[in-house]
Amino acid sequence: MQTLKVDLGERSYPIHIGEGLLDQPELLAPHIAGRQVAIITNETVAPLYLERLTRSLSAYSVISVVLPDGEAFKTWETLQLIFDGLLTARHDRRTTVVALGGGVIGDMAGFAAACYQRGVDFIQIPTTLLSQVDSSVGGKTGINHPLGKNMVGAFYQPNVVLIDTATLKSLPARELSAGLAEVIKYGLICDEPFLGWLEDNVDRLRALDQTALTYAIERSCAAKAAVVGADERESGVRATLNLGHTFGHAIETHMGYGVWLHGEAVAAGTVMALEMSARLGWISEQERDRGIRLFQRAGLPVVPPEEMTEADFLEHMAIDKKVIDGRLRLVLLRHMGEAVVTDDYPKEVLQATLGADYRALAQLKG
Ligand SMILES: NC(=O)c1ccc[n+]([C@@H]2O[C@H](COP(=O)([O-])OP(=O)(O)OC[C@H]3O[C@@H](n4cnc5c(N)ncnc54)[C@H](O)[C@@H]3O)[C@@H](O)[C@H]2O)c1
Ligand SMILES: O=C(O)C(=O)C[C@@H](O)[C@H](O)[C@H](O)COP(=O)(O)O
Ligand SMILES: [Zn+2]
Repeated sequence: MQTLKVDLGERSYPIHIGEGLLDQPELLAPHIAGRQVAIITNETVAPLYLERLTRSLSAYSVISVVLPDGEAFKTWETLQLIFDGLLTARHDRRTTVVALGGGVIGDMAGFAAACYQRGVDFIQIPTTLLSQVDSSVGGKTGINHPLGKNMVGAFYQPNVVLIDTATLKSLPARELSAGLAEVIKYGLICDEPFLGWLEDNVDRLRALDQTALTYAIERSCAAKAAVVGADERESGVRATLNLGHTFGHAIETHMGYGVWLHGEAVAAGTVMALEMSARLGWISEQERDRGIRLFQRAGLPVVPPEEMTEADFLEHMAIDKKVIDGRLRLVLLRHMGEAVVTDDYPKEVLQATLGADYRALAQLKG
């Protein structure tokens, strides 16, 4: 087992990474203050892992709340089901909310923990690659609004993140690829040598090689922990974790939540950010193509939805959380392995990026 730390002073917490950790209650016990535990999961993950986790937590009074599965359920209505479960079982302020599932469950359970009786303890047990490398770390929690992704939420850090890499064995291939989008993101924004490692190992990752997966998870979590430790509430460098997300969130919202997976939208969105960085002359066309090729090898889409017009993108992007005084800040690449957050770009370059021929770019690489 490997343990990393998210360094946030009094709210610091460990990230434990290893195979079979669901069966190691001693890793959770130091982070559970009271007698009550509420496991929040969904109808897909519950049959796979709920019984094992409940057994691990048999020293506590455990309830579980099993939610419907999917991005389309990351809503107020579903959040209410969590509060219904907690109140019906009379959980008090010393309860611990445990998220067991992917990023949708983690984001919603974390937001519920932030709100329930004005804040109770929270633990993340992520079971998708995406949630293990990204969403379980850093304390962004929340739900979607029909007009925009993650528009309602809170920063609320967990007490511990427990990553059992063996849970990835049951993950569908499409979901594994979605997680790889966020893994590739770290290479692009802050770790160019990792991009080279990913190019050498993407096939092993897709084949669920446990050694390669564990290495990618550790390196991703280390990158995320460093960024979050430096800027917990996104007043600066943390916004670089949003590479590809301004375009990607527009795709998710426009297409209907869940039609494109988050990781898929981030992949296509990051290709758009690569294209814009190339148009600005910050990276070369060869470097842009290197990124496109890696997303393709990871099994990810690199062409935005045909039906989305430039106006559609601009409409959704106008309410991105990085907009300040009506000016859209974008995360772009100054170099491969170095992201910047900027509103200093000619409008025409953004227009040209939205209108670029991504199908042609994809074919060149394909
Ligand atoms: N808070 C953050 O910092 C952050 C970061 C990245 C993404 N997110 C959010 O995370 C969400 C995406 O997360 P996701 O990709 O994990 O999607 P998800 O939570 O929808 O999970 C993907 C699918 O895999 C299933 N699943 C989960 N674990 C499984 C397992 N071990 N075996 C088989 N099936 C399993 C789920 O039930 C679901 O059907 C989005 O809502 C995104 O906005 C948040
Ligand atoms: O942790 C962060 O910060 C991120 O931006 C990570 C992203 O991968 C993630 O999708 C996050 O939920 C996006 O946040 P948002 O504030 O743009 O909704
Ligand atoms: Zn993301």
